[in-house]
Amino acid sequence: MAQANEQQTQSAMTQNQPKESVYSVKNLNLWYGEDQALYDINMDIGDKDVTAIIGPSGCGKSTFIKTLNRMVEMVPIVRTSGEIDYRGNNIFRKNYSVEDLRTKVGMVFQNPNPFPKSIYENIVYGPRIHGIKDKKTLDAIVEKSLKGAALWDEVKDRLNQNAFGLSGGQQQRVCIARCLAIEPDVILMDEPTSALDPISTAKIEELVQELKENYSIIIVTHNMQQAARISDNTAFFLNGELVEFNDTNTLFSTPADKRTEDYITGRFG
Ligand SMILES: Nc1ncnc2c1ncn2[C@@H]1O[C@H](COP(=O)(O)OP(=O)(O)OP(=O)(O)O)[C@@H](O)[C@H]1O
Repeated sequence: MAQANEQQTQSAMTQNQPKESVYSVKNLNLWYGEDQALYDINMDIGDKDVTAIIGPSGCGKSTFIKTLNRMVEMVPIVRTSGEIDYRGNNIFRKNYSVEDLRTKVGMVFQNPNPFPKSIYENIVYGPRIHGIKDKKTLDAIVEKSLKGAALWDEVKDRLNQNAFGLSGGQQQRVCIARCLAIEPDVILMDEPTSALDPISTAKIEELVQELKENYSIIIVTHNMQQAARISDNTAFFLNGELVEFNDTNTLFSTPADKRTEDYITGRFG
């Protein structure tokens, strides 16, 4: 009995503990040259959550997600202010290793973009760069990553074939497997299903649900039904501002801001 009470207390304590954040975004502003694209974004992104970013075209969704791995800085005219703490460290800090950040934070893009190489070579590309040479280790990484991306059974007998020979949905899962091969902590997905048919889309959505056991996932989507189906939390962006960020059920059932309500009910966008 005493043990049962102790377990109950333990469980209540766990439930009441605030969830750890993988990212804490503080007063983030971003400009492309003279044009401001993000305005004073503040947001804590939960560890092992699926976080959806929604909003109309041009509202800053891609810009925001690409800021989380500092990929946005590939555009030379970009300037930022504010802070993004990843696991407690400001990624804009002087001497912060962008290389390490990108090892921890993988990215999957809108259009599947495998390398023009075999399926096997696509997956081992990252691990090889990190110095792994042993064939058995690489074989194991390929199997684990393809299983993680729910693709192993479909391709295990043709690992040496060019990835371009796969369907669009399979190519996207190769890209996800390539991302898993470097054992990331976070996976950023920028409209990963917008170029895919409904069956491939459903497979990726199912996969996201499985991946969240082990990874924090931040996904940009135009598709509100998709955000509602797969995410724990949703952020609504409009004109570069974060209008509302809440758990997905609340945001879609009782939005706090009129602009969110107008968007999710299809009044604009
Ligand atoms: N490389 C760039 N140079 C200059 N301005 C840019 C660049 N990329 C994006 N922008 C501008 O930043 C703003 C936000 O664009 P962004 O692509 O982040 O929006 P989005 O919400 O992802 O749009 P979409 O849903 O259409 O992909 C837009 O005004 C866009 O024109």
